[in-house]
Amino acid sequence: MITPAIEDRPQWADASAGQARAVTPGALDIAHGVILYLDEISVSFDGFKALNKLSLHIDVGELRCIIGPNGAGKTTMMDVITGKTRPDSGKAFFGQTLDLTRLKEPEIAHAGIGRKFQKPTVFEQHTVFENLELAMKMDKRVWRSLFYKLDSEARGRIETVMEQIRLTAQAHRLAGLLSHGQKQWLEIGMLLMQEPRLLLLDEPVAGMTDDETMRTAELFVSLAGQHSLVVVEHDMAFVEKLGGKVTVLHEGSVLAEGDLATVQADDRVIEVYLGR
Ligand SMILES: Nc1ncnc2c1ncn2[C@@H]1O[C@H](COP(=O)(O)OP(=O)(O)OP(=O)(O)O)[C@@H](O)[C@H]1O
Repeated sequence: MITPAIEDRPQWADASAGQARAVTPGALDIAHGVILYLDEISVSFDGFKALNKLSLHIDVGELRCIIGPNGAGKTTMMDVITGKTRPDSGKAFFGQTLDLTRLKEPEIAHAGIGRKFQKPTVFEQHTVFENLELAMKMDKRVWRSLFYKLDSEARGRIETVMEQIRLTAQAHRLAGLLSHGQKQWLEIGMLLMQEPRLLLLDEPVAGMTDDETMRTAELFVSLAGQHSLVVVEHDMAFVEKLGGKVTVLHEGSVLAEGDLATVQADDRVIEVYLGR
């Protein structure tokens, strides 16, 4: 088995690292309809404020796009949510009760936050089906039942995910032979095998063809509702196709929020993107 370099490992891999499990999936309190709260989060690097009292919340089942110029703090925000970066101040909660600033990265992944980095990291020497199977086996919750053979429930889950990511026809193709877009979908499928409540997707359509980009938008729209999605993206045609609420970050805080047409007509947003 080829193991991606540690730096590039997707979060589902870390979720299986065998670390202490302080969090039980399903224990998430979303009674108020909010899955993620960030409240006045600040992060400084050598005195420079990458996040400056950033506050936002994501509703259960929402599909949210985060846009903003280079250096606005988008990646840093994702890093705070996944526990990779600790804020200097502010609160970050998953549901009502899980304090993300106190949990370790594997605990956060296990609690139901999946992150997809820009570069696809799939096991190229394995088939699509095997990649999804491996992603599920990495999840210790189902390890025992999968140790000897794949039971029919697990097989059914893999088949459902293959349909969602439109790779059923490629089930027995080696992942290394897939197009860039198909590799991205496969990695999203690997995240889905872990049944995340919240998916964080960092520039998911970078390098995709126009057709792949539009299919990815359809996939995300279909995942919303059952999952909550936070998508960082620069491609405005894609953001428009997603159709959800858009948050514009600038200098580490929220500059504007609303549907794409509204934020694009906002003078402050125009100035930030075009004014310098
Ligand atoms: N580890 C770090 N050390 C020092 N500075 C950092 C670090 N991480 C981020 N920064 C700085 O913080 C600011 C915000 O960076 P961040 O990567 O979050 O922005 P971004 O909105 O994701 O930008 P991009 O669209 O270019 O990816 C930038 O000025 C960046 O140089």
